[in-house]
Amino acid sequence: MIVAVGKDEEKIKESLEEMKGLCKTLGVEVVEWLWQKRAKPDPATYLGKGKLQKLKEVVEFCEADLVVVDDEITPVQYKNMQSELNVDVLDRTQVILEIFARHATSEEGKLQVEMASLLYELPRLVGKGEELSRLGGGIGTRGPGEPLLEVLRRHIKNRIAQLRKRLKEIEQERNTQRKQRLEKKIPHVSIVGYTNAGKSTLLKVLTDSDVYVADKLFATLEPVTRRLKLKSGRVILVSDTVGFIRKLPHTIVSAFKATLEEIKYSDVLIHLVDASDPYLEEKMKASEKVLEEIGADKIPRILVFNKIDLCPRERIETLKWKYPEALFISAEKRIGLDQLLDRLEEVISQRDVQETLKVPLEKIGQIYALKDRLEILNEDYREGYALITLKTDRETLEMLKRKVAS
Ligand SMILES: Nc1nc2c(ncn2[C@@H]2O[C@H](COP(=O)(O)OP(=O)(O)OP(=O)(O)O)[C@@H](O)[C@H]2O)c(=O)[nH]1
Ligand SMILES: [Mg+2]
Repeated sequence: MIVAVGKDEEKIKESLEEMKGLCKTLGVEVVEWLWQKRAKPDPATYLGKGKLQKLKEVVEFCEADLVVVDDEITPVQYKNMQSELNVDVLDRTQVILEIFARHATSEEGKLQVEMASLLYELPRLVGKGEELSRLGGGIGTRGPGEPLLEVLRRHIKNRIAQLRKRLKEIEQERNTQRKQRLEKKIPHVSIVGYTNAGKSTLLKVLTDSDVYVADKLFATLEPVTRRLKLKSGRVILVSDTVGFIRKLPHTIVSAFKATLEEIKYSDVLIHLVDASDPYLEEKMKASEKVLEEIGADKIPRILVFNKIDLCPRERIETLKWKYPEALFISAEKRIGLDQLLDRLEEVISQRDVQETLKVPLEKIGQIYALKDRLEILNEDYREGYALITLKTDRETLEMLKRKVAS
């Protein structure tokens, strides 16, 4: 059973569709769903009283054993719904957290998920404290339940502090790696976009490597980076990223900050969009918003529509008309990858400068040692020296000039 409340019917339906996908990812079978058109959820029961009764009937009729709310609900709403319906209740944040928990494999991923869960739990302990107090039959200002709540709260806070410290250490390790990468000046491209757009598939086919792909939401929690050699011989790094989603719970954004922020250090972004998705515009906006939030909205971006093998021709024509700068590919069927590689090369080389260097023959090796980072356009050998025309980024050029200067 899924329930939702909102003003705009279209939006609710769209979001419900997505929640069905999230439930499927968790292996939960959705038997029925229901929504209520109202300006705001009821503060006590989320749905209005009448609708909640209706929900109860449907739950009983369908013998549902779980109700999923497509929103983050308050502890009070949670408690009231649960006791009224007599079945388990999960909200949107918990569903996403559960998916994250199942998909995390690395130490960092697991710690981030634990952190997000604790951040979610902490403000919700209050409601539980009241329960504990009442159970203890406490009267006055300090019920017998209260100290227990304090113990629990302190415990959670300590654990959060521990997690924060360890995550900071991991981040520092990553900073060192990133610094090395920046020093080596290897261009870094990140594939970003809504969950299930095909980001991992694209990384896999571009780099001919083994990357986890699945028809699930949030299949990727730990970004993978692979080397890719472009046609000119230049080597770049390509990263897969955690998928974006609407209403990404705040606790998750904060716990996954480090992972998301990696995107900020890319030279180019590939914004991948599932062209066959009826709600792609909403999802593009949601991705846009996350990019802004993490400060990655100024990075040069290539808009790429994926899964064109699933689209009728008219749909692609409409998209082409609407987004004339976009590229159209099918990662799975390997359609359009050449154009994407060309565009990547183009965007990366836009940062490049072209120059002809006079290089003494005994120093030619210096140039070839760096061939991963530059493109040689022309070589003209003369007596004792060569005129080499090359294209590379400014820093590499400066370094080369120093090296070959006699
Ligand atoms: N038909 C078709 N399916 C595709 C294409 N590209 C990817 N898929 C499928 O789409 C699903 C999601 O692909 P992933 O590569 O895991 O997507 P993702 O963007 O990495 O997803 P998350 O990691 O969950 O954010 C898989 O079932 C893929 O096989 C394509 O070009 N055509
Ligand atoms: Mg993925």
